[in-house]
Amino acid sequence: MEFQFTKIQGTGNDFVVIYEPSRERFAQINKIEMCKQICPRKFGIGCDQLLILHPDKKAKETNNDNKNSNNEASFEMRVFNSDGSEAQNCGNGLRAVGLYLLDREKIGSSLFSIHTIGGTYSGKVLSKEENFGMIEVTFQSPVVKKPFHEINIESKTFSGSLVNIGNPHFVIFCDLKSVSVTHDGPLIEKTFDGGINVEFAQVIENNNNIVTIKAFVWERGSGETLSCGSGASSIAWVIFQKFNKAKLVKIQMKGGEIQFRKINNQLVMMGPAKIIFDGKIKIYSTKK
Ligand SMILES: N[C@@H](CCC[C@H](N)C(=O)O)C(=O)O
Repeated sequence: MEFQFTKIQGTGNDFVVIYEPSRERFAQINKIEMCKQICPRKFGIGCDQLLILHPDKKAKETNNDNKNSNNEASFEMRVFNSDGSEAQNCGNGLRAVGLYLLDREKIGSSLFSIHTIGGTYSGKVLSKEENFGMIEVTFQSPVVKKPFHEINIESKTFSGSLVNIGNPHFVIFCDLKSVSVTHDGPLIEKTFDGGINVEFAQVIENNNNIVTIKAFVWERGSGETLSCGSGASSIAWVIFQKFNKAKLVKIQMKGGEIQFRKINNQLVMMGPAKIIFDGKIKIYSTKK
């Protein structure tokens, strides 16, 4: 079965995006096999996550132009990690598909709305120049599930907050020099049933109500990535609870910076996305 795809990255977290109008067609595909063919960097196209976009079912049933009641073009995004596991959300992916939808003229204006398993998010493409854009996405209600969680592994103590922003995160505040993302990340992840995304974060500046954080990321199902949008959002949300004067939170990760504001208990993420190339791939296994 053949699919057109577009490779897109957001602060170095890279995606293969497939727009598939037919859910029935996509249902015939073995998702684990599909990820095995697409995600590996030496044996496939190479990406951290595979994102599948469908037109939103409900919006399509009520009108033809796919718009929801806020007049935003509405879509469904499914997120598959490189190991084939399905995730509930993807922050960088939301920005990436926003750019894609505008670039491919699947939305008339810059507004879009995306359903994921973890929730529905509204977004806006703030600016776009050729294949590059700045995109804003609003998270309605991130939840700090446990403000203080501590674990001990190999005589090291890791403490921080458990956050759910559609998908689960453990935000650990630490001295970044003391951690090894690829060693500590998977060990920490394994202490949670169903795994968790792990963010190692350090406040590097707190000035004039602007808090700047440096962070490293270990993603459930994909390993170390250069950036994680839902992870950065989780860190920002914890920071807004801790520093109630904070107006802007900047999260700097290996692949770039994402900025956050808190508006009426909503978290607004702003960051870049860039389209890299397009292609066509034949997926060989359709067995479920
Ligand atoms: N890179 C993503 C998160 C992708 C899913 C995550 N690994 C999970 O399993 O929950 C982001 O930008 O948020």
